[in-house]
Amino acid sequence: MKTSIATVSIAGDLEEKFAAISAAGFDGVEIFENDFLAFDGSPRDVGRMARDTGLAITLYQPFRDFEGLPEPQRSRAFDRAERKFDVMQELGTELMLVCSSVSPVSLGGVDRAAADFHALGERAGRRGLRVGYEALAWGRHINDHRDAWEVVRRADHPNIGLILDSFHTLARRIDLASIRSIPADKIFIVQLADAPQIDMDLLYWSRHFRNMPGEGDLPVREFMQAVAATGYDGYLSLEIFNDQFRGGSAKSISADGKRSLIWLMDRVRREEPELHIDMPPMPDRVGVEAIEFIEFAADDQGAKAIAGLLRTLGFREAARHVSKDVVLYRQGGINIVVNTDRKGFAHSSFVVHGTSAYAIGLKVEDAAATVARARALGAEPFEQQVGPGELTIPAIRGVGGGLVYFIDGKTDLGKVWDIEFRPADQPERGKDAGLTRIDHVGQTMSHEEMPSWLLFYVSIFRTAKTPLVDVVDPAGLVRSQVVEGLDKRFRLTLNGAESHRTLAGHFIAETFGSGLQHLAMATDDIFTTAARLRASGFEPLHMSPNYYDDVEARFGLDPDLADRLRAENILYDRDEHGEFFQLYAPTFGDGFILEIVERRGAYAGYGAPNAPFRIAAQKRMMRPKGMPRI
Ligand SMILES: O=C(O)c1ccc(O)c(O)c1
Ligand SMILES: [Mg+2]
Repeated sequence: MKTSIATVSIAGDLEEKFAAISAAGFDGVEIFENDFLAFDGSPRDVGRMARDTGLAITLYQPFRDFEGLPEPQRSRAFDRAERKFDVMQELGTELMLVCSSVSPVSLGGVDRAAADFHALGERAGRRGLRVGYEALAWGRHINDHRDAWEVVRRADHPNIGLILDSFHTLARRIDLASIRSIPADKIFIVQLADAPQIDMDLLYWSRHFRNMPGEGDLPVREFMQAVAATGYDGYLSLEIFNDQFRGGSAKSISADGKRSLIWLMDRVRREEPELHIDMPPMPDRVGVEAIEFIEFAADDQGAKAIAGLLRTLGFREAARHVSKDVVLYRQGGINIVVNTDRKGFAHSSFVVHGTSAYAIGLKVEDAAATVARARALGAEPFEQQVGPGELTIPAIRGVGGGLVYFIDGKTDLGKVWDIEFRPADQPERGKDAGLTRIDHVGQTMSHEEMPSWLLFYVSIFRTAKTPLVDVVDPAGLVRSQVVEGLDKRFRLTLNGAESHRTLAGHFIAETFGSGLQHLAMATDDIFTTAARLRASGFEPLHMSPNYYDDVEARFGLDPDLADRLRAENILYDRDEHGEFFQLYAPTFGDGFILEIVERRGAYAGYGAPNAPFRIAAQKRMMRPKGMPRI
């Protein structure tokens, strides 16, 4: 697999872009004209710089408004092309991208355009150059790859070929079967981009909202399957116009790009096993069977506070680590680990972030395969020294520099609680509140980080994502996206804060970074759980009476049920599959959220309609009386 990315996709000047692109392991780079024009150096300098970083220049682009022009514009366009050919030869690239004309003076007609390309092919051929024609989705006469292909076919010149760009084809929902019959040697390069499904003007959507394959909602894999079926094995070149990426870290956006291409081609090769795709083998996406544990790093004071909260929620101390200052609290299938050890990664994490949930443990089908796959996708493996008799639990770095540990039922890893922990001498007689398992966790990050972590989860694990939803916090918007295992045993929400004044933004600021902010635990009977919690002194988050009046009216609830919800501060939602009940604890520490949920039927959501009201309630509770509003 030969990979490339357009300079327009990332931040920096050309030198910075090349360094980041090369570090991410790309083979080539598309020079976007404006990046070249803005650069203070000759085309030869740029060519040398690219080669010095080990990058081939895959093409020069875009050459606009070429085909179908009347005179005198037509002659001018050919003169312009010759000037750009000069630049290309100095740069050391042989391919020019011509995008379909948007010029109001251009004339339609496939034969006219084909004749222009034939003439351009003659000129390019004399210099050993090639020209690729790309249909922009908003092109004036040509805006469909099928028409661009017809122009290229009729141009009938060896130096003229087609450029496919997944965005333009998928944005217009063009039948992908039409790609399969294009001869591979006439596809000069393939550009790839995904995008969130947003109904808007095509040009605006394309220039501002593209993202990496796998980060958006377009069927890029199906597009790529059709391309692969032609036998095309040239460069796969990312061309991502995205405002956030342009302002982000060139290094991490480039690394995401490489990850997205590996993910994409791994998927394509599994869908089309008869095709040869030149890429090292890697394990398939791994299924997550459960969120096995959450681990907090804390000092003694933090640990005491967590223990107090967990006891009111019906947890009991179940075991202690054989050698470290680590305590396991358990209820049903929920394991919460509190680590106050003064050594190792947990302690470093505590020093940086304060008391926080720095690690999450996933029970997967195969822990070793998970790490192998994660590595193949460029994730950072994590290892630290273990004591005698302890297990080396495979792990990778996750959101906010935290850890994701993997255990499985295939190996001793599944017995970690028996091997590394000793049961508490006198088991506490905590009052079990009926909590059964972790329903989901929520990780909070800045909005810009979201695509990156989304790609992390969907590329490594057998998961799917649901569309992005906007959650209104009284101080700004939080974007929320769900990642779920296909069998729903793994549920995760990614929450992207745009303002530090939101509850999510406050959490990021106070814990010095992104991380796990939200833990939702399941019960089979929320009213029994609520009653038991009340008996053990638990005080739920208080919801406004206005909320209950609305819920009752909106869903036409039985007044008895509405009264019970009101009395217990339980939130309610319903979808076509079932019902959802939520009970929140007051926020903990710097905004850590504990929630208890009951799903009835096959309710598929997360109570998003309730989010603005519980966030407002949480903020009221966090603000000491007399403090100014934030
Ligand atoms: O937005 C544009 O103009 C533009 C230019 C060149 C491309 O390859 C493309 O996909 C879009
Ligand atoms: Mg393009």
